[in-house]
Amino acid sequence: MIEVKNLVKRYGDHVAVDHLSFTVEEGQIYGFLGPNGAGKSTTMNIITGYLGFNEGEVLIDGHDIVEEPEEAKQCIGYLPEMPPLYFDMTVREYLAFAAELKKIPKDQKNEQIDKIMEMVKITDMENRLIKNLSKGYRQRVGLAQAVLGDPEIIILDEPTVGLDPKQIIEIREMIRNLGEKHTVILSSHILSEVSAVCDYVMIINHGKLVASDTPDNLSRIAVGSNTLELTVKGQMGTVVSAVGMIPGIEDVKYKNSDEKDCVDIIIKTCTEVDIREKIFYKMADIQCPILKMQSTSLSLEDVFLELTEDDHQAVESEISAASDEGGEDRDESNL
Ligand SMILES: Nc1ncnc2c1ncn2[C@@H]1O[C@H](COP(=O)(O)OP(=O)(O)OP(=O)(O)O)[C@@H](O)[C@H]1O
Repeated sequence: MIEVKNLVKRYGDHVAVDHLSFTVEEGQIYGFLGPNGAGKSTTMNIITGYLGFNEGEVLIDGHDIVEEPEEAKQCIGYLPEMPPLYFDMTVREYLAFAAELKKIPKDQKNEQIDKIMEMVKITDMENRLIKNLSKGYRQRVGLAQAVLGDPEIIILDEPTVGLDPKQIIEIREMIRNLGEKHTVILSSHILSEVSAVCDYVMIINHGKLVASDTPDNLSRIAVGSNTLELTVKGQMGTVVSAVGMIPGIEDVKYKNSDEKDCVDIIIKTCTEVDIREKIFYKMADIQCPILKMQSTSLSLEDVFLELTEDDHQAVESEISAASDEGGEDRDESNL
């Protein structure tokens, strides 16, 4: 189990991790999702003991990463964004070297290496120099190094970056298999990746946690919000006061349309509320013809994009409101 409490990491004046708190429970696959520069690598480097921090606390299986680094690190296998490979070693030489660093007893070393090479399907390459391997195979060697010693927790930083689609599918399959016996945390800036592999998703932006839930619940939140896009012919003031009288609207934005004498309106409602007829009759009342009315649902992709835009605060509260409403369905055990 990993507990991160109020973690802060500054690089000079820049706050890369901003009071981040989360808990990772045993035996699940967690996705750490966020755009480039969100603070994913920094957080992973802190959890794995590679990087210090300014404030907060990190406990790995109850061991404080600062006070008891050896005990804490023993629980973790780490594949950083740039796997620490030695290009002039063969695959087996490198894994033997990694086994020594991890203090795996000599009599268990070869057996463990054989087993792990089989697991990540690199046995055929055991005598090949790492510099002569493809990127996909190098990533598997990095993965083997992380799994060596059978740590409880495996942390993978952007494990599929730079791989071709076939290699991505293979690595994802390996991660799913790892999840059967280990707690896995992987970072990614690709939404489809985390929703395909992870039991739980933590979305991070500007070093802060902006949402965390199962992919299903996040999708449900996404589906729980509807957007209506309208173009109405009429004066801004008349349209604004008429729309303001329609019940069931959660959020509304107006702007002058590119079309002459028209107003563009974006209205958000929750899914149970369908206000299209009400809008139709209200606009007819004030004699403002509707030139366009289009209904769209937010996808999980949209939720991610909105959450990771600079003005994500509004959506954040929207998400927590929606989550509270659907509280009975939520799996809180992982929060
Ligand atoms: N050594 C450093 N010195 C100064 N700033 C840094 C350093 N390392 C990271 N940063 C900054 O901290 C922020 C978080 O970076 P981090 O690498 O953790 O993000 P990330 O989410 O992993 O992104 P990426 O997917 O691009 O690696 C970024 O703004 C980055 O520029």
